[in-house]
Amino acid sequence: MNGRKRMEQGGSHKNKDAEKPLLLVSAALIMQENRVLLTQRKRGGHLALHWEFPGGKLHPGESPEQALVREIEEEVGLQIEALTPWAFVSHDYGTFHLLMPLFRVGRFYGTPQALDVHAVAWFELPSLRQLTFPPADLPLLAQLFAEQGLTYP
Ligand SMILES: Nc1nc2c([nH]c(=O)n2[C@@H]2O[C@H](COP(=O)(O)OP(=O)(O)OP(=O)(O)O)[C@@H](O)[C@H]2O)c(=O)[nH]1
Repeated sequence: MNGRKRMEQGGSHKNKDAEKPLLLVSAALIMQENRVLLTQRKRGGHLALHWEFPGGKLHPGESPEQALVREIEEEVGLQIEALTPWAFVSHDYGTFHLLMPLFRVGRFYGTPQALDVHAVAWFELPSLRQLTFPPADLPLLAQLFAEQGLTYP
C-alpha cells in the first residue's frame, strides 16, 4: 500500500504497530526585521489560546509545502513563497503523534489578518518567553533563540 492510500482525512494515518494516529502538520517561520509572526489558537478545543507557528494539517494528496501555502492564505491572508525546510517536530501528544515540518518563508505578500485564528501578531524574540506555546514547539523555540545567540526560556 502506498503512502497516499494510507492517508486519512485531516492528514493523519495509522502507525500500524502502535495504532496511534500520526498527524501531519505543516508550519511556517515567517520573520520580518527580527520579529516572528505567530497565531493564537481559537477558544475551545486542543491547546486553546496557545500561540503557535501558523499552519495546519495536510489534506490528502497535498505536499507539506502545498498545505502550508493553503493554510497561510486561509488563516492569515498572506501569500507565501520560497519555502525552505528549517526544522521539524516529532512529538507524542498521547492520543496522537505529531510530525510537523517548519519551513522558513523567504517571501510573503499581504498584511496578516486573523481570518481563521483567534489572533495574529508580530513578536520580538525575547517577548516569546511570556507566551504559552504547545509543548511540541519548545525545541523549535530553543533552536530559533539559539540562531539569534539567545537562550530559551
Ligand atoms: N499550526 C501549528 N500546529 C501546531 C503547532 N504546535 C503543535 O503542537 N501543533 C499542533 O498541530 C495541530 C495543528 O492542526 P490544526 O491547527 O489544523 O488543528 P485544529 O485542531 O485547530 O484543526 P481543526 O479545528 O481543523 O481540527 C494541532 O494538534 C496543534 O496542537 C504549531 O506551532 N503550529
